[in-house]
Parts: sequence; C-alpha cells; structure tokens
Amino acid sequence: MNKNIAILSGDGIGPEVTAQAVKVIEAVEEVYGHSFEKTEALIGAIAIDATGEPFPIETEEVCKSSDAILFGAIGHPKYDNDPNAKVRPEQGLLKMRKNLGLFANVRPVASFEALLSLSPLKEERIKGVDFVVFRELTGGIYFGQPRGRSEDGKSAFDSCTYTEAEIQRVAHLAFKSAQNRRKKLTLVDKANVLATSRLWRQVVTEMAPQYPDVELDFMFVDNAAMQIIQYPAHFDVVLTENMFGDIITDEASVISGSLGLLASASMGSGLGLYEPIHGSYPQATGKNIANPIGAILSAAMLLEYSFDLIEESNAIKAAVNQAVQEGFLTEDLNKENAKSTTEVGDKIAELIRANRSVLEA
Ligand SMILES: NC(=O)c1ccc[n+]([C@@H]2O[C@H](COP(=O)([O-])OP(=O)(O)OC[C@H]3O[C@@H](n4cnc5c(N)ncnc54)[C@H](O)[C@@H]3O)[C@@H](O)[C@H]2O)c1
Ligand SMILES: CC(C)[C@H](C(=O)O)[C@@H](O)C(=O)O
Ligand SMILES: [Mg+2]
Repeated sequence: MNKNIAILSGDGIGPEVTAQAVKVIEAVEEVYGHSFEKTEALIGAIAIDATGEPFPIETEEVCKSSDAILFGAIGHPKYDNDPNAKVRPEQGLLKMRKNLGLFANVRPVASFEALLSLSPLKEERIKGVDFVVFRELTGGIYFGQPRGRSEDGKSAFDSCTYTEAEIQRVAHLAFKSAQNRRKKLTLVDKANVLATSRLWRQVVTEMAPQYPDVELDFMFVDNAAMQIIQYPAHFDVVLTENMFGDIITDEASVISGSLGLLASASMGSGLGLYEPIHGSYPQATGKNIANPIGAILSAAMLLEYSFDLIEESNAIKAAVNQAVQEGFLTEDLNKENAKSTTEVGDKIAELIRANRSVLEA
C-alpha cells in the first residue's frame, strides 16, 4: 500500500517519541511491503519561532494533502509562564483540530497485565479494565465565544456552547463503538449545573432508541472522576464534552501506569490525526527518557483507523505488549532498570521484524 503521512513532531519530547513511532511504522513497511511517504511539518512553539504562527498555512496544506497525520506534542515553558503571550503553541493544536474538522477524539484506556503491580491502584480493581473515551474535540468551552478579559483586566470570561448537531455527530460514533464492544455507553456531564450538559443529556437520550442494543447511563463528572479510579471496570464507552474528556483521560492513565502509555485518534471529516494524550513534558526534553509507547500505539491506531491495516496494527500492539512483559520500560515505569526512549523504540521495531520472520518460517 502507498500512502502519505504528515509527521508533526512539535515541541519538547514530541520529536523524541514521534521518532520512535516513525521507526515502528518503518519496521511495518519493511516486513509487510508497504510504502508510506512521510512529510514533516511544523506546529507549536517551534512553528512560532520559525514563522510566527503555531499552525502555519504550509503545515495545514501538508496535512490536507496527506492520508493521515501523526502528531507528537506541543507546548513550551516560555509560554506556560507568560500569561500575556498573545500567540501560544496550544492555539496551533486547537486550530488544527478545528480546521481539519476533527470533532471526535478516541482515547482507549486499558491496563497492561504486566504492569498491574506498578499502578498506584489496587491490582484487583484495574485487572482487565478496558474502556474507551469519546471526547468531543472542537466545541465547548475551548472554542466558545465570547471569551477574554474585561477592559480593566479584573475579570475574565470563557463561554461554553454546544449545538445539537455537534453533540449528535460525536454521539453517533460513541454509540456505534459501544455496539461493537460491551454495549454500554456512559454519558459524563454536569447536567445538575450546566445548560450545555442538559442539552447533551437530552440529545443523547433522544438518540438512544436508534441503538436499542446499547445500555445508556449517565454520570456527573465529579462522580465519574471518582468512579474511574474506584471502579474502572464499570466503564465500556464513555462519551463526554471537550474539557471533561481532557481531564478524565489524564486521570484514567493512572490505571495503565503512566500518562506516557495512552494513545488517541482524532477523527471527523475523513482525515485522521493520531497522537499520544500526553504533552511536551518539558522537564524530559532531550534526555531520552520519555515513554514512547503512547506515540507508538497512536501509530497502531493510524494504521487501523486510517489505512484499515488491521494485521499491521495488531503487530505493533503485540510487540508493545511483549516489550512491556519483558520489562523493557522507560523510567516512568521502571526506575531500577530503565531503558531509554530510543531503546524502547528499537526493541518494539525489532520485535515486529522478529515476529514476522517467525510467522513466515
Ligand atoms: N497534546 C498536547 O500536545 C499537549 C497535551 C498536554 C499538555 N500539553 C502542553 O505540554 C506542556 C507541559 O504540560 P504538563 O506538564 O501539564 O503535561 P505533560 O503531559 O507534558 O506532562 C505531565 C507529566 O506526565 C508525565 N509524562 C507525560 N508524558 C510522558 C511520557 N511520554 N513519558 C513519561 N512520562 C510522561 C510526566 O511525569 C510529566 O511531568 C504544556 O505546555 C502543555 O500546554 C500539550
Ligand atoms: C494542550 C491542550 C490544548 C490539549 C487539550 O486540552 O486538548 C491537551 O491537553 C490534550 O489533551 O490534547
Ligand atoms: Mg490533555
């Protein structure tokens, strides 16, 4: 198969973890006989430094002429520590999501058998946990207008808005996903306080009869934040708005053992974007210590969702599981005998090659 992939590594550890995902994709190309052209483009703080824009038009064009996008992370302390900065790296990520119509962000959460004892949560609670969060990605308080500061600078405001259509399009994807899983959908909201959340409940309830095999339940987000830690096995598919989805998925990463393990797919208009859910982890930049598995599993999601290459995607997941089982882990998961970012990437690429030759023998 011939395809084009846009590679947007971004800032901080973004380039380090994305390089491992690319390495793994190259191993897949080699053993399965595919050819993917990869075009790098700038986003985030590095793009601001080079062009003044966090998501330059050239980058948008590279994305639009690609079949899928692999993204690393954006963000830099010089902006995090400057509340007055007018142009910020995060605006690049938000603009990309909006301009490319990526309204649904799919974040799988699962525990790794070999890592059960490493989670701060009790083994019996997290064993076998496997759920997926559908986070609405282009609406809500992240994008609502008006937003800003009062003239005297003494007050600030953000608006949270949602339309019926914005809720329906992501909810359809979540219902369909539930149909292919354990048939349970939990809408996480704050309908006891927010008008937007009451609209979410109404719209999702009205859609439920179209999916009679799916059991729908509702949970307030504060309760969900607790239940995800206390009874994570309760969840199958979680549907939620933009900001709640951001927060509960970082929280849920504790179930797997590290934020560095979680991958995601953003979809909507056809083009898919794949990224680990973590940020640019500035403290680790250039140290070759960041966990690349979230980025590598994002590459697996890319092959599955955008290219329909199921066997290849499974080969990546199997190699990741093997590396994890062998204790081949970065320092966030293995302090005593930590492997570097590049060593973990090399190992997973090597396992893909080795597993394929065993199959062929
Ligand atoms: N999608 C994105 O690009 C994205 C997401 C979140 C935050 N950010 C940006 O990243 C910058 C830093 O934000 P932050 O510190 O709140 O979040 P972060 O996700 O970068 O890091 C939070 C903590 O998670 C752990 N961590 C994250 N990624 C890891 C990895 N690959 N391996 C091992 N441990 C990992 C580290 O302990 C780290 O201190 C900010 O500028 C923020 O805006 C970007
Ligand atoms: C950096 C930020 C804009 C982003 C978000 O909040 O969506 C990040 O936290 C994420 O989870 O992708
Ligand atoms: Mg986040």
